[in-house]
Parts: sequence; structure tokens; C-alpha cells
Amino acid sequence: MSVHIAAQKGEIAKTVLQPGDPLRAKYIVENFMEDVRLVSQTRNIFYYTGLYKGREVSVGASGMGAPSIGIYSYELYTEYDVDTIIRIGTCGAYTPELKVFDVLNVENAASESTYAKFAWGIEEEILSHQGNVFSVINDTARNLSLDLKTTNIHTSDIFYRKNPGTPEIAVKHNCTAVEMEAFALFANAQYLGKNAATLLTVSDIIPTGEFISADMREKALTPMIELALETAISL
Ligand SMILES: O=P(O)(O)O[C@H]1O[C@H](CO)[C@@H](O)[C@H]1O
Ligand SMILES: O=c1cc[nH]c(=O)[nH]1
Repeated sequence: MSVHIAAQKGEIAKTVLQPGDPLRAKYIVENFMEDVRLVSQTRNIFYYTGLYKGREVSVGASGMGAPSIGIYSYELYTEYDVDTIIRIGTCGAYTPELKVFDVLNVENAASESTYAKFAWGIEEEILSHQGNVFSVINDTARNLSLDLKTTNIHTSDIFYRKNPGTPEIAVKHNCTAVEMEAFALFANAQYLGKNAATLLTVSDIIPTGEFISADMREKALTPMIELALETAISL
């Protein structure tokens, strides 16, 4: 049991799929997995452990933003001996060349966040995925004939902003999309020597204002979910 997760030691699998949204976690275990146990519901952030194709996988939410995923991923890595976290999130595209429901595998996350610097003394403003899970995801997508794009993304603390233009840091690092957690996840994994990847489904096209509904953000992300689950059992 950790401060924010009620599961007992041993109740969380070595690989965790981590959406931002607790209801997306519930949707995944109810629709894709078997023999599922709810192992934590502290703060209504649900964690489940069950079987996918006979292999144990855990699924649980990060909440929104770097501070929240910073807490959950740190406790998973350090208190539950988790080896690999695959974030499965949604993102806004900075370019209309991306389309809603495109799936992205994040190579690097750039951020104005001070999380990495003040937590771990990591000074870089751009951090890479950690370990081999990024390349296992790419191989798995090829085997599934799934169109997967690898890209740099921007991890921002901001969802709503005055200026609709692409922020300077995103331009500087060729970030095609924005979300709110990958940078902190990669920072924790880098500091702790763990594995971390981030898969994102495009839910908004920022320049055109196109977006998908909250319900679809919970339920219409099947290609990304299947890719993450197939990767989890290939590690
Ligand atoms: O869909 P999730 O995983 O929550 O990810 C994105 O959606 C939330 C904002 O709507 C932020 O958490 C952002 O990173
Ligand atoms: O952080 C996010 C997530 C989805 N869409 C956005 O525009 N930003």
C-alpha cells in the first residue's frame, strides 16, 4: 500500500497501462481483459490487475498533468516494483497534417515544466522515452498492420490558453502534438532506471478546432488500447 494506491504489494503487474482517465481504465479492463480485480480505488483513481491473452497486466489512471502522473508513476515504480509503464493518452495536434484518431508513439517529450529539474536535477527541456518499450511498440504495430507515427510531442501544464499559436518550445523541438504527462513520466523512469513509453490518440486538431467528445475519449481508442496490450504481453 502506498500513499495514493491501496493495492497490496504483489497485486500490481510488472507492466502497467496508464491512461489519464480512470473511466478509460475501467473501459479497458471490462472490454479487453479477463479475471480482473479492482486493486485500488483511492481518490477514485482506479487500478485493476487482470489477464490479457493469459498474461497479467495492470491498468490504472495517472490523472491529469505532470504532478499527478509524477505521483502515480513514482509509487508504481518504487513501491510496486513495476518495470514498465505505457501511458495511453489523448493529445491535441498542432498540425492539420495529423487527423483525429491518428495514433502516435512518442520519441521525445519537450516541456517548460520544472518537474524534472526540481525532482531529480535533470536539466534538459526534452526527455526521451525510456528503455526498449518504444521499439517493441513499433514492432508490435508493424505486426498488427497498424499505422503508427513516431514523433516528438509537447508536454504542457496548459490546456486552455489565450494565444492559439504553437508555443515556442514545440516549434523548437518539432513537436507535432500536445498532451500533459509524458515529460514527467519519462523523468521518473530516467531517474529510476525504469521503462516508459507514451502512446497518444489524436483527439483535437488545434488549428481547425475539430475535436472528439468526452465519451469517445473514454471509449473510441481501440487501436491504441490493443497496441498497448499486445506490447505488454511481448515485453
Ligand atoms: O486523455 P488523457 O490520458 O487524460 O491525456 C490528455 O487529456 C487530458 C486533457 O484533456 C490530459 O491529461 C492530457 O494529457
Ligand atoms: O493536452 C491535451 C490533450 C488533448 N487535447 C489537447 O488539446 N491538449
